[in-house]
Amino acid sequence: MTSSEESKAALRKRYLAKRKAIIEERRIEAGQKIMEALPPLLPEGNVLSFASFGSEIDLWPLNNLLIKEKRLLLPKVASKSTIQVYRIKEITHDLAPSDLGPLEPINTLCEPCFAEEICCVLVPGIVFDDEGYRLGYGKGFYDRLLANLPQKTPTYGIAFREQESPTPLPQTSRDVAVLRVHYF
Ligand SMILES: Nc1nc2c(c(=O)[nH]1)N(C=O)[C@@H](CNc1ccc(C(=O)N[C@@H](CCC(=O)O)C(=O)O)cc1)CN2
Ligand SMILES: Nc1ncnc2c1ncn2[C@@H]1O[C@H](COP(=O)(O)OP(=O)(O)OP(=O)(O)O)[C@@H](O)[C@H]1O
Repeated sequence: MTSSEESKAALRKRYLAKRKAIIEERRIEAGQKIMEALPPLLPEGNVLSFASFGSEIDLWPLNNLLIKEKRLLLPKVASKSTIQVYRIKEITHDLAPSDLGPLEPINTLCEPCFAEEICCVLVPGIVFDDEGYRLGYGKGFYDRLLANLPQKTPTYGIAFREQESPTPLPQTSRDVAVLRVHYF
């Protein structure tokens, strides 16, 4: 491991523990704030959201709203290193649990989506810094996805305020920052 990878691993562990320790009351408060503040901030068109799992901030109420508006896209791990994006038509039918944790689109039932059709991306993470750099689960899925989007596509980290790093995160040339992070 390089020294940057080593410190990333330690930060990931620390902030994952911090995220897991967030109490139910705070989770409910953050969930309410998301539904008040986030919808007006989203551009028109398809939104690549994420299927919150485990201790992640809960995007399910927002995902349900986006599906009613026929503009919900969700990611599926397609290989060791890549994510494929699909349009979701029905939450109850189109998703199945994945080996890594989150619910994922069933690829035989959902229509794949090209990068040009994505109008906005909501990005999960374990910790974010002031420049929009992030650490996820360490597989580089989002770095690759973000690097392949048209430059103009807005990308928003969505996180609890407990996930904000007071100091810059270690970076490599492959890390791609989000445009801004919305903390709740
Ligand atoms: N909701 C959500 N969907 C997502 C991601 C994410 O971070 N969140 N991903 C972002 O890249 C991709 C999936 N990548 C993942 C990579 C590793 C693990 C992982 O290490 N899971 C642990 C359990 C972790 C926990 O319970 O908190 C495991 O398998 O042991 C999970 C997802 C695509 N979809
Ligand atoms: N565009 C890329 N091309 C090839 N390898 C990459 C690319 N982006 C990241 N990687 C590699 O993927 C691995 C994990 O990257 P990193 O630690 O930044 O993941 P992460 O952002 O925490 O995870 P994720 O994006 O899955 O939530 C690293 O070895 C990194 O070099």
